[in-house]
Amino acid sequence: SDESFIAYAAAAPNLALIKYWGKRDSRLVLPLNNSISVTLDDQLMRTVTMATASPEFAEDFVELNGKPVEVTDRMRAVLQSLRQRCQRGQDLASWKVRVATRNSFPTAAGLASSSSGLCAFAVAVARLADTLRWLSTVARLGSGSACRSLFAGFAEWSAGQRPDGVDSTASQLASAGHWDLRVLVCVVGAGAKSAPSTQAMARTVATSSLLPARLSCLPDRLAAVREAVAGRDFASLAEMSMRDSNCLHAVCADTYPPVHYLTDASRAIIDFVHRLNEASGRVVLGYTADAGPNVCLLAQPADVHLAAGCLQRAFDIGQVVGDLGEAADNSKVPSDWAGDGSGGEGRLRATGSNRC
Ligand SMILES: Nc1ncnc2c1ncn2[C@@H]1O[C@H](COP(=O)(O)OP(=O)(O)OP(=O)(O)O)[C@@H](O)[C@H]1O
Ligand SMILES: C[C@@](O)(CCOP(=O)(O)OP(=O)(O)O)CC(=O)O
Repeated sequence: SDESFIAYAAAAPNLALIKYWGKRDSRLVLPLNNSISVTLDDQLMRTVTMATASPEFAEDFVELNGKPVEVTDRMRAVLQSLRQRCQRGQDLASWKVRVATRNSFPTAAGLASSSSGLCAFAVAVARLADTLRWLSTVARLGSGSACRSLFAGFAEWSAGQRPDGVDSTASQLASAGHWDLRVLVCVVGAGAKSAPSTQAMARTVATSSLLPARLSCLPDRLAAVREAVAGRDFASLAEMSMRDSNCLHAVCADTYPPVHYLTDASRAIIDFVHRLNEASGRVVLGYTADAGPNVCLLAQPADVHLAAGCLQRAFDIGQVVGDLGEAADNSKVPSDWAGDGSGGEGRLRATGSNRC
């Protein structure tokens, strides 16, 4: 009708290189530590969201990939926050909202659909409300990691110190064009994860005695990643990402009862990366794994072909999907580098190369 408003937004998922794990305030979604991520190329992985407000709607409604889904408490928190800030007048603030959203990649499969999904949700509704201020706050209410997807390229989300969270915002460290990096997504399992990150990280905060050790070493690691990004130092970025991923899964194991995200297949990929790097005499790949079994590999463009070929050989993968770039020189990798061939017997279902 003449009286409805429509707004659109798009966002891409982000991959945390230094992970957010643990909140200092659950209601406001304020983290215990800064985190740094790289946002994937939105031409390849993207959420597109349309939000409509109308006085004719009886209730808020969300459709994800063509099917109605529950309007979660987090989505309600985003809607409420934006209704309070609405710049288009009280009428619109009281109207119900319909959201139709679609992901161009598997949803809830450990590929960070919540980061792009809740980011696009927040931005679309913020556009409806004509208020683009405090977007970090609004996106973070949807899902903490979503606020980093507000930016292309590298982003850092500051933990902040204030109880009201106004200093807990995301900002861009470097644009997407600053550094051409690739991500190979090793899809180990696309099923539901063993423990949702929100609950699992709360349990870590409540029970892990290793978490304080993680938090105390993060300032140095964050500084190293900022420096690696600024100087395009791949070896350093990859090493910090691998260390931080290992550290995240160590505090998960120290959580009581423990949280297990990695499977034997995930660990086989991690070991593969170390073997490949050692055999190559340089850091060809880095890895990072979030709250699920999938492992994302970081590579420089010239190494993607080499890495994909080695992955195929080690894990007996039929097909590697995606843009692999030019064939690279494999001659520098000894032919027996894959060692015992303990590859994972085809449990790796697919990999794709993705520009950041
Ligand atoms: N486009 C979207 N719009 C709104 N919500 C979405 C969208 N895509 C995903 N979500 C929400 O995110 C949930 C998936 O998040 P979940 O953490 O379980 O999976 P994920 O994709 O593996 O993300 P992550 O890797 O960040 O943990 C979905 O069940 C849905 O509630
Ligand atoms: C392991 C992580 O992916 C955890 C992401 O946690 P979420 O952002 O999904 O958690 P909530 O704020 O409770 O919604 C690391 C990261 O993305 O930094």
